[in-house]
Amino acid sequence: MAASLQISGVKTAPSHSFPKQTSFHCRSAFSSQLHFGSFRSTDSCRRLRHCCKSRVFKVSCEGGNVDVIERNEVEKSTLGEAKNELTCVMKFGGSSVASAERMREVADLILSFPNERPVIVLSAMGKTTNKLLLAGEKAVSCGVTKVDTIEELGFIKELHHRTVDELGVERWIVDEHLQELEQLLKGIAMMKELTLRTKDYIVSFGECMSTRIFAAYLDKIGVKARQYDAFEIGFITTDDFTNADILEATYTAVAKRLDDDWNSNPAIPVVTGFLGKGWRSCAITTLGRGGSDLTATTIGKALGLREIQVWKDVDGVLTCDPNIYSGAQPVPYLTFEEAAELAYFGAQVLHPQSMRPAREGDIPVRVKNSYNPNAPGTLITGNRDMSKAVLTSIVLKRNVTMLDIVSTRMLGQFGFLAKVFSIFEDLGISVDVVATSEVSISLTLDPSKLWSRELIQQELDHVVEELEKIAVVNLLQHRSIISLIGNVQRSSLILEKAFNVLRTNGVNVQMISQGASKVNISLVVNDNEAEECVRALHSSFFESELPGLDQCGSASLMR
Ligand SMILES: Nc1ncnc2c1ncn2[C@@H]1O[C@H](COP(=O)(O)OP(=O)(O)O)[C@@H](O)[C@H]1O
Ligand SMILES: N[C@@H](CC(=O)OP(=O)(O)O)C(=O)O
Repeated sequence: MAASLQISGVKTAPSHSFPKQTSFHCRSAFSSQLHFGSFRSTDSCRRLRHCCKSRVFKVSCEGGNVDVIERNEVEKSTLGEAKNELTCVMKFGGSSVASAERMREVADLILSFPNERPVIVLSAMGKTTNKLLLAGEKAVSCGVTKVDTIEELGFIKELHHRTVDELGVERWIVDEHLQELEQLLKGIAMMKELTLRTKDYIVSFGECMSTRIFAAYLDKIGVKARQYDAFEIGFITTDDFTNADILEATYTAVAKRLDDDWNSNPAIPVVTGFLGKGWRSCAITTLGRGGSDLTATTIGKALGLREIQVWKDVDGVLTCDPNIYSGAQPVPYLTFEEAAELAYFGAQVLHPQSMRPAREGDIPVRVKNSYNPNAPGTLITGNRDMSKAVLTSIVLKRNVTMLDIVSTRMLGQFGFLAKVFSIFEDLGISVDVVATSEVSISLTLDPSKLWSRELIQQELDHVVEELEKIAVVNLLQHRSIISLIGNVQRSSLILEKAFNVLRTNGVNVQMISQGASKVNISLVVNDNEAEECVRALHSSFFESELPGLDQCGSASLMR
């Protein structure tokens, strides 16, 4: 039987026929580089579209004949059986799977979408990750014989045993992991040290257990499921333990594994969020706190799925952190750019890197509330109507260090800026917000990202020492960045309003920066006045008569 590939092309024939099982390789017509690996005639049209989208491709048929397809987008394609392929990713965070009851509700929620064949990504149950880290820290100093008395270990054992019992699945599903965890804590107690590598190993038990329990429960209620450890199915990362980056090879490896398994024996994949495998060390790595969002978007891009859903405990991305102001409202629509900026500048709701795969694959991301599935949530896409948008969200990042660096004029302006940034590069320190004049630079650093707690002061002293070779340096700690995310095309209106509020509240802004991204204005204020500022700004932008929140997106987002 011949599988056919139909392409509504601009310059080429609309239809090509290839024998089933033929392999095709996508090559860019410009660079002849292999893009996204290859696809087979038995692959779904989804995968083909993903391979070819928005590019001009040569499609070469393995075994000789070469067809050249010049087309910016493959509009319609049919390869082999395209029915019943995986459709979307559904990621559930720790709060969504915190107990047996929550797991049951999540299973019901998944089943309430009978037309979806989702890849499920899960975080560890509730606060398990924090408890695992605490247990590791306690093990360093408690002595080998006392490991079994560590309170957090007891809590984790009890939570996971209670959950399997209440769900009616077998205890052995988690017992092996719980025993291994205790052994690991004994090893830490013996060595009296907890390296970053070991921290990643410890926290991995959380996701490894939650996914095993959930997959077993789905099986028990008659939904065929298959558990996967991300580090076993191709999530290849850098070896930056506790904050690893996903490497490009991940996409093809993960797609191949999940697609192959699905095609040979369909079962809902249940994948551990947050985890990967270091490409050199081959050890378990983690993607930074909240990294399961990134796992979800990576799978979405790898498989070219229709949609990525991240299910949280709030009604979507909100106008500000609800812990600062409980009247925060859901934001109906965001662009990838706005969401990335919001996450980068501290909104805990999304992992800072998670928008990148979604943007690259142009796959919509929905942020939904697993406690309130009927709430429309937030839809994040490449573009949205910005005509009515002024401010979208206010984000607060606390405990930031600010540096005022004034040149001693030993170097010209160009040399001065270059030298300052080379010092940060050499020290491996990332800079968040920058404002410059001809002879001075003000910038903020985010210590939590790069330094272990004990090293912060030592590292900061070192930075200042280096900078003082060329400048007068003023180190200002306990500052906060308030980021105004929105339509910076209307920056004058935003600034006028914001400064009005701040002046009325007697707040002195110490630095201001408008990002080149055009979605973010950052203001630096003292830590102790920051929360009050956010509340006042929120009230002015979102609760007054004047337009604030983009009102054009109140329609229901989900079926
Ligand atoms: N702008 C914001 N919008 C929504 N939630 C926010 C925002 N800023 C902070 N949060 C916090 O983020 C939490 C959701 O993120 P997270 O804890 O990572 O969820 P999960 O563990 O379910 O993935 C919310 O409970 C809320 O307290
Ligand atoms: N369990 C990890 C990873 C994660 O993404 O969690 P959550 O989805 O609950 O934020 C953490 O706590 O960081």
